[in-house]
Amino acid sequence: MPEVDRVAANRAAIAARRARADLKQRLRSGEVSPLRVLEQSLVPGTPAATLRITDFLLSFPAIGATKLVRLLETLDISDKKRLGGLGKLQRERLEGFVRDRLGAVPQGERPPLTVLAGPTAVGKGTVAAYIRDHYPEVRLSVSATTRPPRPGEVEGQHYFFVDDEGFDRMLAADELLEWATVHNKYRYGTPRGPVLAAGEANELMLLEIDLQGARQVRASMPEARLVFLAPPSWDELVNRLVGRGTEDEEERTRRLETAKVELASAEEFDEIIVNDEVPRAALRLVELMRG
Ligand SMILES: Nc1nc2c(ncn2[C@@H]2O[C@H](COP(=O)(O)OP(=O)(O)O)[C@@H](O)[C@H]2O)c(=O)[nH]1
Ligand SMILES: Nc1ncnc2c1ncn2[C@@H]1O[C@H](COP(=O)(O)OP(=O)(O)O)[C@@H](O)[C@H]1O
Repeated sequence: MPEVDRVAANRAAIAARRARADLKQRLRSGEVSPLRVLEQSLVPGTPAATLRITDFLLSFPAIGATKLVRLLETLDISDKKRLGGLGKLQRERLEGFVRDRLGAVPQGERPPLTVLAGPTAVGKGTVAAYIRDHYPEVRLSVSATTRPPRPGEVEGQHYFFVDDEGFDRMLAADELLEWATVHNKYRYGTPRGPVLAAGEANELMLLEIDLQGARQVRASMPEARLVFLAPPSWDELVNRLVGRGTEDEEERTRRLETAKVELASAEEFDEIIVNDEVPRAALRLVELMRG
């Protein structure tokens, strides 16, 4: 290729990349609707047509790397595809997915975030995990913690694992919406950015945090909905704590003392859900969130 043409081609490629980056940004900020982008992508050569399916899907606040893989499998679309290169059926499935998501989250009707709290071992983690696996429209906040990872826990999926200095830095930079020392041991906090982003995009956002954190959220975001997860009975709560087998006798006694105080705080919450069966409790919570 003559030098002049090569320079022109380079320039065009750079301009196209810029246009795509700009489109991604506008998608993420909600400035342009994903449906509009899909429509534009029918026109060959447009930034929308050359946008990667992965970038398109990742622009939805509730979709991260893990969900992306599952979603592409469901839609039967290769991660190499660009929007302009989708087959007819792929495009239909993708459009259906986008419409479902937009339909599931009508603008401005619900509180921007829901906090799930409750006593130790009531099943907060279990219900939150069930929601993560079964209700992809709900985005779960990933907390930062100074607790070391347990086997099988994934950085950025279960928690952001940081040391004490890292946590101090986040506090100094005002990056946490709330934080608390839980069970007198480790510090846990909710990164502010994703909560705000979800609010702006009107995504359903769930925070599974302790009671101290729930109170801080109430103070700083009075419009948040606070849900208390309650055990069917005191004996069942003790059974769950013992059955989980993650604490020794002394720690269990200490946690149960705290649990008594926490149960008494249920009335501070907007809603109480009894965690009798996990799928039922999860469904009730999601229905509340959907409004
Ligand atoms: N305040 C606050 N509490 C959190 C946060 N993330 C988790 N927690 C609470 O920390 C506690 C301990 O969680 P975890 O270390 O996963 O242990 P486990 O729940 O005892 O299995 C639970 O009560 C969580 O609700 C957070 O970002 N802020
Ligand atoms: N609805 C339920 N019925 C029976 N067992 C449950 C239920 N929900 C949770 N569990 C069990 O109770 C224990 C504590 O649950 P977990 O989610 O760790 O509690 P939390 O996060 O509130 O401390 C776990 O062993 C879990 O499998």
